[in-house]
Amino acid sequence: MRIYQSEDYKAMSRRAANIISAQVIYKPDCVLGLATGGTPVGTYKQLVDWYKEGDLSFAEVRSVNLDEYLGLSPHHEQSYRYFMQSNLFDHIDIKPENTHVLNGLAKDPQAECAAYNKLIQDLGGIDLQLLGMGHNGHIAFNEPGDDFGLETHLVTLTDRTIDANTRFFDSRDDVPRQALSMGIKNIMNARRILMVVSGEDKAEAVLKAFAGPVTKEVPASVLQLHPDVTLVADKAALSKLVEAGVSVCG
Ligand SMILES: O=P(O)(O)OC[C@H]1O[C@](O)(CO)[C@@H](O)[C@@H]1O
Repeated sequence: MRIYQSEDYKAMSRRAANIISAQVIYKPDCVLGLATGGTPVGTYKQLVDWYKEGDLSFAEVRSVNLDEYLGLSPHHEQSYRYFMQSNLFDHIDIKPENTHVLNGLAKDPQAECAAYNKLIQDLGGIDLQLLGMGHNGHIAFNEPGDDFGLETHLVTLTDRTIDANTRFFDSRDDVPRQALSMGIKNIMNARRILMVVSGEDKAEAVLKAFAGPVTKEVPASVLQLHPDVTLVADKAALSKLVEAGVSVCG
């Protein structure tokens, strides 16, 4: 595992974008696993800037997103499809048909999940999976206690995740209670993993995930078993890990 410490959120975003852009330059038709949440927004902004400057093209890239709220239409402002369009896809040359986000309105969620697993397989697997991390160590919507062997599945969100995501909605009641999410198995099958984390409030989760025991109670801790993980984080998020004596690259 490589751990890169960046001075602040902007530097973290630039470094993460650099790793994604290197992947796209190396393999123009790569499959990118993409994430939502507040943390990757700066990374996407940097990628858009480089695209606009003519340094990068996504013309052949295929993408699969980690998760989607159940019950939200792709046009709902808090759906993850909407997030991806407004933060990335609408501003770059990726082909719309090459972008894949789970359908939150699927009539048969189980069938949607099974089809998504097949889609990932048919694409040849994920070359680089971008991840954020929740305060309880969740990745995508894999919550503490979820089985590491799960593939894409229907999830009931924990109270803590609903609380954390309330900031994006008018009220807590508006936050969907369920979501469709890639499972830990899909994530662990990615050839490379890039996690971005920012802020003091995530320092404890980073410590547990990367210096604690591998346990289902901290879903991100499973990444310790993956052969190619890069963690890019700012100083605040790494503070407890560094205090614990784990060495990081500058
Ligand atoms: O980057 P944020 O907004 O802190 O979110 C962290 C995690 O929470 C989620 O948004 C889900 O609640 C994940 O998609 C994300 O990785």
